[in-house]
Amino acid sequence: MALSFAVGAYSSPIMCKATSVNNHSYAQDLSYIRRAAEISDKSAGFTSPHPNFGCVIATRSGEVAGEGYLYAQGTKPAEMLAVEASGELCRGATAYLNMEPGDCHGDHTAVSALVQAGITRAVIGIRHPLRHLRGNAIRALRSQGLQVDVLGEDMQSKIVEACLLVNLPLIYRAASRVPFSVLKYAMTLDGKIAASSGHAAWISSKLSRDRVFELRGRSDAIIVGGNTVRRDDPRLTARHGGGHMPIRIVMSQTLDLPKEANLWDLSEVSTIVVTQRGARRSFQRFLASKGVEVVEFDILNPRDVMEYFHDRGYLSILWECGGTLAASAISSGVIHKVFAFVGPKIIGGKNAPSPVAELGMVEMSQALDVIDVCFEQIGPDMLISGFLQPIPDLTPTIPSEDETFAIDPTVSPFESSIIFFYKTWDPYGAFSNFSPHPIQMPDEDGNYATWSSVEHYYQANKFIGVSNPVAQDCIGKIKLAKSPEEAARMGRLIQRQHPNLVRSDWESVKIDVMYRAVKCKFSIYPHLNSMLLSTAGSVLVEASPHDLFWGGGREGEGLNYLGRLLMQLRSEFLGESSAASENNCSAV
Ligand SMILES: NC(=O)C1=CN([C@@H]2O[C@H](COP(=O)(O)OP(=O)(O)OC[C@H]3O[C@@H](n4cnc5c(N)ncnc54)[C@H](OP(=O)(O)O)[C@@H]3O)[C@@H](O)[C@H]2O)C=CC1
Ligand SMILES: Nc1c(N[C@@H]2O[C@H](COP(=O)(O)O)[C@@H](O)[C@H]2O)[nH]c(=O)[nH]c1=O
Repeated sequence: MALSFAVGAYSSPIMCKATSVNNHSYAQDLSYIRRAAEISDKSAGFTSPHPNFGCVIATRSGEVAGEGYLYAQGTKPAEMLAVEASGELCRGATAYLNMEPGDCHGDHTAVSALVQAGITRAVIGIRHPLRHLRGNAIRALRSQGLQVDVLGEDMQSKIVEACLLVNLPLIYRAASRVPFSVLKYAMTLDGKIAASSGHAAWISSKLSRDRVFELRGRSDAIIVGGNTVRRDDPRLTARHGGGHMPIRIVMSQTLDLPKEANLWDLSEVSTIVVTQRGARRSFQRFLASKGVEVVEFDILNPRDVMEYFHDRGYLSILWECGGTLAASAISSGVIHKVFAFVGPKIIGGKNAPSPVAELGMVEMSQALDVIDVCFEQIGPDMLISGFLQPIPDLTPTIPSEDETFAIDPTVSPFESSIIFFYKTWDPYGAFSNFSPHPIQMPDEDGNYATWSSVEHYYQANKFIGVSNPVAQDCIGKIKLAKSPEEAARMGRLIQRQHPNLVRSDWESVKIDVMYRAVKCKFSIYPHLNSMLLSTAGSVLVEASPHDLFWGGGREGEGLNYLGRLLMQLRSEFLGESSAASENNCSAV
């Protein structure tokens, strides 16, 4: 498949080709699907781990009535925003969606928005790549009488490619069960990523480095090896203004890392250090005192690390390491794409490092082919990009997690009587506090207020009742956070940086705060209530590998308080417990 589209995160803007059209409406379909793909890309990075969704509504006469795109996980679906923007013009109109909506909570929010607005036709770029979601929304729309045309089923068009490109991380991730991984490096014309001394600042131009900030902003995390930390003391932030800020990950076996490093400054974003089990415990304690999370692996290798971050819900990772770790990552088969910035400089030096160290190959016939190569000039530099692995074929359908476990039980550490939930797009993702279900909760004076999600309410509660006006300000800001992630980030950051703003009884009341919020959510949404009751007999575990209080941890070491609360509620709803406490909420 030739990848030469101007749309999407991972394409090159100089190779765009015109699409041939047969008649007006066909041309219109293509052009609006392309537009839906384009706008879906606007929030790249922010939607993760959800895919990018865009929706364009066009009237019968072919005018654009309104548009919308998913801003972040847990915010209003693109379809709902487009319907709101179009108003009455929705009646009899066509909705263009780059991808079939996920509708992962069984509440069909996107579908019902289109149906209720009076849309009569939906054109969809590609069906959802995940089997547990695939076809659901299309069936639901058709059952409501809409005509649904799926371009991805009907033709092999460039526009379908545009829809694929914009959600490449999801597609690769679903097929390979590791996050979509991009190796990026800057090298001189003679193939060096640093001088023999190790000095590397800078090979590529400022324009190219600005482009790197954009690439960072599209990624969930940036990863480097220990040596790059020692040598470069990088910041690894996305400094292009207002974009998504990826987590920083350091892979170090020895933990022989400096005590002073930009990556231990967490004021902008957090850092995770992955290491070998038992490595330098004293340094691990030092990192923990700085707030840096340390994760130990029995044997530190790129595949295990990527599988781990897959399980944590990461969609895409940018590798900005040197050649040593890059070679190890390529050998492990976890790198999907390469971005090589070539600066018109020659540095020489027989010991100067190159982008990829030893791969053990001895003949050119063994060389890895980079496919679907794009060339783009950026200022004085050339950016060459291409894929090390082809785009996964969506047919046959990428199996769901359950099916994968059934095919190969060794990939699942889970038992069948346990239901794990974590990310909102999982089959039981509605159990997550990030699920987009607003709740109404009473304040200290008994007045009800709407909170966009359980997470918003929970995070804001950390600061309730504190007399300091700054705490009141924090509550207001968290309430207005655009997504549950943002609310969580704000709440955790303020708690870490300003512990004096946290209510003194927080540790003793937080379970009750969560209980009331979750109880409200499962009381007012009947389909969530049914989903919870349908799990009777199963243990519920929040599969968060890092939250050892609310989640179950990586190896079951977590306390799983969220899972416990849900099981308690389930039992109360089933009438098995006489200890049901008062329902302190009202319908939204
Ligand atoms: N121009 C460019 O784009 C870039 C240039 N550079 C330059 O490259 C040089 C550093 O290159 P390099 O030494 O290759 O640095 P890397 O970033 O590849 O770091 C290598 C280190 O990664 C850690 N590591 C952990 N697990 C593995 C594994 N399974 N396989 C391999 N490494 C692992 C080890 O850290 P530990 O020793 O702590 O255990 C190892 O020493 C510097 O001069 C830097 O300036 C770096 C990045 C990009
Ligand atoms: N030298 C070099 C790069 N090096 C990469 O950038 C990191 C520094 O990032 P930061 O501290 O955020 O500016 C560094 O550790 C290495 O991973 N990148 C490039 O685009 N061009 C360059 O010429």
